[in-house]
Amino acid sequence: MKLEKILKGVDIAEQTADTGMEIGELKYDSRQVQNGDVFVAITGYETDGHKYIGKAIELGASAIVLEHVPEGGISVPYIRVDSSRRALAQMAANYFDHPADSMTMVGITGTNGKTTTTYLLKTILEAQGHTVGLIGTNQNMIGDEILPTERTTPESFELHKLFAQMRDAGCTHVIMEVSSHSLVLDRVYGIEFTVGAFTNLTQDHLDFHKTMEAYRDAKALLFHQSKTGVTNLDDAAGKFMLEQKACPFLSYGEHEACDLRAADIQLHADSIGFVCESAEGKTEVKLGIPGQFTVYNALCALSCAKALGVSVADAADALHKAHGVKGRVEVVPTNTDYTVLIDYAHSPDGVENVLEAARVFTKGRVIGLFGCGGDRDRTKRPKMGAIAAKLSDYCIVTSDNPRTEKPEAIIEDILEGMKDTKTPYDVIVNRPEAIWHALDIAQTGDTIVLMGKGHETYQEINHVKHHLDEREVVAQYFENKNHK
Ligand SMILES: CC(=O)N[C@H]1[C@@H](OP(=O)(O)OP(=O)(O)OC[C@H]2O[C@@H](n3ccc(=O)[nH]c3=O)[C@H](O)[C@@H]2O)O[C@H](CO)[C@@H](O)[C@@H]1O[C@H](C)C(=O)N[C@@H](C)C(=O)N[C@H](CCC(=O)O)C(=O)O
Ligand SMILES: Nc1ncnc2c1ncn2[C@@H]1O[C@H](COP(=O)(O)OP(=O)(O)OP(=O)(O)O)[C@@H](O)[C@H]1O
Ligand SMILES: N[C@H](CCC[C@H](N)C(=O)O)C(=O)O
Ligand SMILES: [Mg+2]
Repeated sequence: MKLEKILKGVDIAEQTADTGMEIGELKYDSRQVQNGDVFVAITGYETDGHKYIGKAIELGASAIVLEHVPEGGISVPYIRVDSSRRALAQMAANYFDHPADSMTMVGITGTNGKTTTTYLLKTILEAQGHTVGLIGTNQNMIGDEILPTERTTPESFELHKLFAQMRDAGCTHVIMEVSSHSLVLDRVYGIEFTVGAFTNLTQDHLDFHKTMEAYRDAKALLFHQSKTGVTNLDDAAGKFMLEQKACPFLSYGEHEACDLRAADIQLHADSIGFVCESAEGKTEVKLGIPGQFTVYNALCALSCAKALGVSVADAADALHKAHGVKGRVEVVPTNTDYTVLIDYAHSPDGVENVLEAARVFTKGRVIGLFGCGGDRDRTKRPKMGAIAAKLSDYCIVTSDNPRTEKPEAIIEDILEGMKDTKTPYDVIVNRPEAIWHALDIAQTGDTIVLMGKGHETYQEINHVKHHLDEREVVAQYFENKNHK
């Protein structure tokens, strides 16, 4: 590929490269560079890509995209830009021939509910006969094919590469989770979303965004690159999105004059039901995932579908057949007279919602088991502790991806929020042992809610992911018990 093709549309401040030159691939990590590649130096949070320009040249980089020229200059041509992240996103789109432009793009943002909503919408669009690509926390998908992922929203280069795979596989639609990190870090820069949707805003990721306002503003960026917005009017930040008037909106909720409104809500042990009132009239909606929040995820998916031209009736019909999502209020088979749930609640709001959902159908005690992630927002820890203690009858505090922090120190932060609780609790640092303890104490009618890991099948400690699948931990408990 010629350099000029890959640089099309990039905002260039200065360049010394001959744009007619042939280049290899596009790389933003010096360790991946091969002969002839263009290396994009990114100023990061952990380190600075500009420090590795020499290394990239040693490995054969033929041109460098950079924000500032290192002292002493460099021995290969360079292209200086104001923002390397934006340049990378534009160049990635060029490199893969703008795959996003030939598909209908849907982006979903918000603190909770993104993953669940993307799956619901995928089900709806597939029922319309579309081939759908999905990008998100659990996995990426092309139709039924599963592609593993490391991130909720990948880096721009990987994103456009995925879009190209999806386009080549005949996808007509892409539904993706758009994390606040990805909006701030320009991973989705330049993508035009046919529909951008907002679920809700509650505390998370303050290690990165610092304030709730900055976090909200990051989410709001999505609507500056969306043709139509979908927003939750029962959420204060959802109203804020609408008020910014960055694009026309379709609204959903329970209490306000929303375009799609849920009435007559029914919460069951394994499902929800409601009547969706819209310009189309009243439509019965039933979905086999429990929890009040499922009503919102269903409304969000129905609204996105509506914005894409699918009638509420057709969309609701498809939702009747929708499956649950791995690790989201997932029931673990145990063959006992108590219930074990695996859920991805990892914020104060998520914990509150899933414990309230469990309360609705639990006849005995709600036993809440959780930890908090290391190297993530520390201020959410005591809040998660307080809310878990308030809404559980028994708590087990354990570990959840300590990463580079000491698990005991994370637990100390959680316990700060549980100082005054009367709810009995145990601290068991080792998560499998904690789960076995929960199973040991469970009685008839209880519900054990395993929070935070969801679909994850690992425990990340000091950059190493150790295998840990909660489904297997539960199964092993019963195998052991039967052999005793
Ligand atoms: C805060 C954050 O999101 N950071 C991301 C960001 O890192 P960064 O800009 O700080 O990069 P850095 O490590 O300082 O390195 C700077 C540059 O030097 C390069 N480098 C580095 C070393 C070297 O030897 N050579 C070299 O060229 C790096 O490739 C990079 O381009 O860009 C990197 C490259 O894409 C990402 O790997 C990294 O994600 C980190 C690992 C991360 O954990 N991100 C999480 C928090 C995240 O993004 N989460 C969201 C939401 C989660 C959810 O709620 O679902 C997500 O979308 O997944
Ligand atoms: N609409 C919602 N409102 C509040 N809580 C929700 C909602 N939907 C799901 N939850 C709770 O939040 C957890 C995470 O849900 P989900 O994975 O769908 O969200 P997400 O936005 O994709 O999260 P992440 O930011 O980690 O990707 C669920 O396991 C559940 O406990
Ligand atoms: N994807 C989110 C949630 C992870 C949930 C929990 N398992 C944790 O590690 O905190 C994150 O990386 O912050
Ligand atoms: Mg997600």
